[in-house]
Amino acid sequence: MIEFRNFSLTYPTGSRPALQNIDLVVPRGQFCAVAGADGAGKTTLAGVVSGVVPQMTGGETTGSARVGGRLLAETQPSELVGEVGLVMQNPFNQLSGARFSLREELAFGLENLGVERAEMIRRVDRVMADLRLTALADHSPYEISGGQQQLLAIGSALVMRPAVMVLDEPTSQLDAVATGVVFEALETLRAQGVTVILFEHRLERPARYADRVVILNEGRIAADGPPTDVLTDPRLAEWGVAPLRYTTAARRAAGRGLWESDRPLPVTLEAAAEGFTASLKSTRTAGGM
Ligand SMILES: Nc1ncnc2c1ncn2[C@@H]1O[C@H](COP(=O)(O)OP(=O)(O)OP(=O)(O)O)[C@@H](O)[C@H]1O
Repeated sequence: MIEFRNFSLTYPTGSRPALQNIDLVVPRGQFCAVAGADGAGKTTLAGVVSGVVPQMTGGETTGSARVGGRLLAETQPSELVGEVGLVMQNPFNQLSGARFSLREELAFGLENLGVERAEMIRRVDRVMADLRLTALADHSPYEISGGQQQLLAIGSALVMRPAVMVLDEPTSQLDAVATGVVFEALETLRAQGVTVILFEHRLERPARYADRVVILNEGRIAADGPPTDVLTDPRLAEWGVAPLRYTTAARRAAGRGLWESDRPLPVTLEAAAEGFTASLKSTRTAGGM
């Protein structure tokens, strides 16, 4: 479980807190997406959960932040190995540089932990299958595409079986197919009881997969709730987050009486299609067609 209580953080060079009065509890097994404009505090929050901020950046904090009951202020990033897996935007920076094949790269962290060989092989094979990397097992991590490298970075975190996975815009460099593979893998993790906290500005997939969306605005939580509530909030653009195109289309249609007034605005393609079909049917009925 992740637990922030009235947590604020100011970087040494910061004129204002990068995070302010954050109250956030993410229970075990929840998939929570966090969105916000550039500079809203997403990377800072990801860094706090993974024990990197302020330990490696410096900064003053007030309030408390805990992961799995550990007070993060008293925890070093190395103590969180196995507890928190961190995946960042740029996959290239996450390669160990020490291994010749994908299989070896995935085993790297487990070797360092002294995991028994048979168990290591089992976990590596499983992660390669889940992320569709098996065919590349013997390739060099430096010869594969950026998308495949990001899947490898995600795999390197997954193989450690962390209780919490923190992902900072993990699909920003991936194509639609690789993005789909990542979100399916995240869904499998959630089903296994792993807590997933995903920092994203592209919200189509989180709208479908996340249990909850949190919006950060200038370091504060501006909204927190189910995707259907938060992503249809009319203040979304004020917080620097672009509404989904399905929501925008339905909102325009509603303004012209072409979306049923009691139907919630959609955040997925399916909900939009259903709503427009229903609206078309009722228009036809009303018109006697
Ligand atoms: N290491 C640092 N030292 C000082 N200030 C920082 C540092 N990292 C971030 N900041 C500042 O903290 C605030 C929040 O930045 P952060 O990177 O967390 O936002 P973000 O939502 O991740 O933005 P982006 O999407 O652009 O990465 C910004 O004002 C930023 O300039």
